[in-house]
Amino acid sequence: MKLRIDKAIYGGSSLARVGDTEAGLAGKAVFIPFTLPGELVEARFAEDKRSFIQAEVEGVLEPSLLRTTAACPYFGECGGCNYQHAVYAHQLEMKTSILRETLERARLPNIPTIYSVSGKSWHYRNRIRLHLQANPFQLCYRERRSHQLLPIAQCPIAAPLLEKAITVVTEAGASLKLESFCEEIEFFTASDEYSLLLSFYSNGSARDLPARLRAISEALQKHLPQLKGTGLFVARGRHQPASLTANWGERSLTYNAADFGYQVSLGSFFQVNRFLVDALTDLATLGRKGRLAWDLYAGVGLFSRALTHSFERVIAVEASPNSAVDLRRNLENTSNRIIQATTLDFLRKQKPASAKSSTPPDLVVVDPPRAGLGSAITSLLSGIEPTCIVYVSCDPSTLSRDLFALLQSGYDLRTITMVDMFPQTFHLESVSVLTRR
Ligand SMILES: C[S@@+](CC[C@H](N)C(=O)[O-])C[C@H]1O[C@@H](n2cnc3c(N)ncnc32)[C@H](O)[C@@H]1O
Repeated sequence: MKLRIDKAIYGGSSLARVGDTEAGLAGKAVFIPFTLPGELVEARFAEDKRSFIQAEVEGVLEPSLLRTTAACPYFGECGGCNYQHAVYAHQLEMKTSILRETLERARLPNIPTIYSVSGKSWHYRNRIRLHLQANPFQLCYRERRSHQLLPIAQCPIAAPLLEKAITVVTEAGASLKLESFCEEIEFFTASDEYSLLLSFYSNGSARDLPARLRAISEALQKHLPQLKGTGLFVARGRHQPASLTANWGERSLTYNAADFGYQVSLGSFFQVNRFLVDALTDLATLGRKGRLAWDLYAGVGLFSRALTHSFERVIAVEASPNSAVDLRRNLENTSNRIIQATTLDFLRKQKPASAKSSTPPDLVVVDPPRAGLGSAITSLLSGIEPTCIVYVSCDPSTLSRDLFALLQSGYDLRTITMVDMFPQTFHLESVSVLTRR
């Protein structure tokens, strides 16, 4: 069926509408990946869902001028990238318009102009996680919309050192019997590519794991001198989180960003785009000053550390024990407080602005996982009445929901910036600044 593409939508697909000639389906929404706004395409319906049809493109009859050739041989099959067929400037336009529409759909009033910040669009990832497959031994991502494994020999959105590590591990994997040791490997490099950490994820069924970890690590280091440390994470039960059970070499690396050398350990969170860490930190922290700042999903302290320069006191809250260890080290020698707790537990213990002895913070930075803040946190936060809230988000839907709640309870949305932390993919990061009315 021929379809004219209307616009890009969140998730990597574009939206079209079934034409009048299709009885019973006319006007129904069609989601089609690997197409661009304005294009005329020949499409095949893959699945008729209740509110939309999922389709696959069979041919592009009238290509967009903004279409380009994908750089990666796995593009289309691999579940990782969605936008390699669009020139990079168009990727940015699509993402900012998706963000704007998501905010409009949530009925947010007075949405400011959305600007975008971007860096290099290839070789930006400092962290990748791959599955293992035996006979022949290969490293794999997952196929698009499937649990099937897709063997890969390169990943052009990964830092060159990580691509080198893919080659080394692929060549050595069979002789090291890696597939009997673990199911997945995560590679993490510092931005300068001088050091590399590997995390092996296992279900714990193999024997002599610490001894094998050492032998494997030493063998790999011969071909990868940047390898500074490895860790073995074992999940004891199906739904248990994997925990670090053995390590070799160094447990952490020093990540230079935002004028500081951050300690980032095996298992700790760090922003994945090595070209945009400074810009993201500046957007969240630069030009803000005062007496007290809270950083409520602090990770290893990327924003907290920067805030210590312009606030008398910073309180950093982080739930993960791994990241909290690094957070303590990265805020050492400062008069600030680190709290290992969930944001909700922390906020429940704070006094609302209406309490006599309350001292509301001048700034609260929130950078939650995809699920966002949710109503309990937005309501506690509004009751505390910080002067300014900076919301760093990796999901436009949960962001819109939370911003709506905050705007309803006395805040104005001053600026919103799309930061393209994930070029070639549909993922989009944003930084919103709210001030109290
Ligand atoms: C998107 S990361 C941001 C980290 C940090 N702001 C940065 O830029 O590096 C979210 C962080 O929140 C932590 N986290 C997840 N759920 C949490 C919760 N309920 N309360 C506090 N921290 C949480 C995660 O461990 C992770 O370090």
